[in-house]
Amino acid sequence: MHSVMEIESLGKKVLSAASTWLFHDLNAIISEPAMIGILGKSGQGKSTLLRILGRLLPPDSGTIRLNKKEMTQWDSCAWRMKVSYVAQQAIMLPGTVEDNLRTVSVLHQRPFDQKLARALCEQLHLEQVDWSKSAEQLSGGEKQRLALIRTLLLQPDVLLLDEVTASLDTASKQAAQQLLVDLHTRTGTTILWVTHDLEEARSSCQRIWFMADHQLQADLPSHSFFQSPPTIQARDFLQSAHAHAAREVHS
Ligand SMILES: Nc1ncnc2c1ncn2[C@@H]1O[C@H](COP(=O)(O)OP(=O)(O)OP(=O)(O)O)[C@@H](O)[C@H]1O
Repeated sequence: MHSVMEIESLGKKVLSAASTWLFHDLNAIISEPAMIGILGKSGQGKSTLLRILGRLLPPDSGTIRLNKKEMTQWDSCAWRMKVSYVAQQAIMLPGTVEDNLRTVSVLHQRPFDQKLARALCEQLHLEQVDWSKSAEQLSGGEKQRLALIRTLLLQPDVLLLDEVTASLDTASKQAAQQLLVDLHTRTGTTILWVTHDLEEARSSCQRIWFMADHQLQADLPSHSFFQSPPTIQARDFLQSAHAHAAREVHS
């Protein structure tokens, strides 16, 4: 059977108290390319999970297999080319917008695909941005989109997104969501997407992972999770998120 990624008994301890688990015994199989929304209250370890999957942090227990091969059997650079993480706070590399766009090809000694870079900039409404401008001068939302494009140019098999649309205005957010759904449909890129925007998860993702009580409490098709949240924590989480969204609308 084909398998994109298998996560087995994965655990991470809380830094400050080495005997306490942030999460433990996390098991999941991604047997075919998918878009998976990762939901849960703040502090459940969603970002930490993504960083472990992206090999930016070591787990304290368990294993991860990519294409049936254990993480430890992979060269870390080869892993990061296939499984790429886009952080919540976009980090710009020193230099211009173009320097940032070219990073991937420089790092991995590949030709720079200028046509693809231009097309991605256009899709994310960055076509007006001057590539010779210092990347540090971009707005927060522009930096976030540039960081996403930089990673997309790597064309990873698995894309790890950490609240990448949180700092975007509505139009840019919708453009990013559309681009990611199209990317998944066109190329079969698997996308693991941490978001606090339930509508984003519902409309873009086929599957939901819900983290609570130091565990992956649910791994369900998106419609099942939203229609029949499987645990008390999931019900409470959806209720409080809906109440928060309603307050935002009326404020
Ligand atoms: N390297 C690490 N090892 C263990 N715990 C960490 C590490 N880095 C951060 N933490 C802690 O893990 C906890 C969960 O953080 P994390 O950012 O993963 O949660 P989250 O579910 O993504 O939260 P949010 O939704 O607020 O972004 C925090 O208390 C954080 O201090």
